[in-house]
Amino acid sequence: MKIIVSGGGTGGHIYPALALIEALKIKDPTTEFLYVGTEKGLESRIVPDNHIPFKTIKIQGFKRSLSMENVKTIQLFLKSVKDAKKMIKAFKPDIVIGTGGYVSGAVVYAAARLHIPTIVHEQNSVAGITNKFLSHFVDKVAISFESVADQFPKKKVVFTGNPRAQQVVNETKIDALSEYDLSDDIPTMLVFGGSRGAEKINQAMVTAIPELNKKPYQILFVTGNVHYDKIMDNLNGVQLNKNIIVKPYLNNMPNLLSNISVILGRAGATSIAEITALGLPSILVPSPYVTNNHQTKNAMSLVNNNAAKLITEDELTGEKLVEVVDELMLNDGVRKQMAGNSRKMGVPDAADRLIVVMEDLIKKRK
Ligand SMILES: CC(=O)N[C@H]1[C@@H](OP(=O)(O)OP(=O)(O)OC[C@H]2O[C@@H](n3ccc(=O)[nH]c3=O)[C@H](O)[C@@H]2O)O[C@H](CO)[C@@H](O)[C@@H]1O
Repeated sequence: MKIIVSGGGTGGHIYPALALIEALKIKDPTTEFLYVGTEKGLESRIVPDNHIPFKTIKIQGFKRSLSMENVKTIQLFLKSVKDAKKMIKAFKPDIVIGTGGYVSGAVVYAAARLHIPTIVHEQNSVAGITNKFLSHFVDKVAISFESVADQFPKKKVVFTGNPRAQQVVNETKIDALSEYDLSDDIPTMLVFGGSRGAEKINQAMVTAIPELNKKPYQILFVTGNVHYDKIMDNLNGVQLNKNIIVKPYLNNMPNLLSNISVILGRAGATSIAEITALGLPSILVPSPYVTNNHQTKNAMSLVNNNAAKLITEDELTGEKLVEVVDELMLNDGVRKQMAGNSRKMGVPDAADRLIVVMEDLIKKRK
């Protein structure tokens, strides 16, 4: 089988695509892949690092107001569809899958025009702009939250969950904490603000660290690559006890997550899929800067099931952070109950479900 996958911009669109590729490789090691992304997106680093053939096209997002930039965007879109068609004709895929982000708009649209079977995968509880556009042209729309179903053409929707969920669950458990000089017999909290880091969470952590230094639990604090130097400057002179480790980015998230007791972070859809697949309790600070406030909706699905605590960005201070973190980290019973609720919401076989949809589609076309 030959498959083109396209998705990019942020980790939330890239890691589900990589997880699907991994599951397909396990099923049939002869499967051939081409990943199409952009030079600027995180995918241009992450995909080649995972040894997957990678090609780029140029594309940019629409501005919300009418502007000359949008004229340029349309020109770029038409050009990128043309480039994508060339790549598709040369590679001859059996199917093309988009996992969101502008780049997948051009690639999946081009494939649909060439009558190749197409699927988009929607990770969020609110339809992304690209997937909404593509849903009119593709064969199937795979979703990860039931609540998003009515935002797409009804007949095309199929619930699969997010393939990254299956990847983190199937990862062999190793003691990934020792790599960070952390012990594996003390509860550990992982703090990260999505794939790019979150300034507000980072600031609250910096304020909270003198207090967190004294706690009987440990913390792996991931700032995001672009924020790391600034945070280390801000921490200049603040003593870090050995229970707190600060890192810019983690490349081994699937290994690490099964060693974690609580996650504090944003409410990006792929993070939520990981959290629920592993049955982890979480403290979520949704980003208010995303389309239609979709991270709050993502987060509320967990909060309403007592699987997560919510802190809004407005409420987030160092003091508030310590208060909520203590509630979970100092209380085994609360963690256990939330963990059970979280696990009930997970879809640990999401990649297999998506593969079935792909295989059916290919069979029907043949
Ligand atoms: C600001 C923005 O537009 N955010 C969107 C973006 O978030 P973002 O890209 O932050 O996506 P998610 O939180 O969904 O996923 C982050 C992914 O990065 C991984 N990771 C993170 C940090 C790290 O050091 N190492 C690492 O591997 C996580 O394990 C996870 O797999 O895509 C998501 C999925 O469409 C959306 O729900 C978010 O609203």
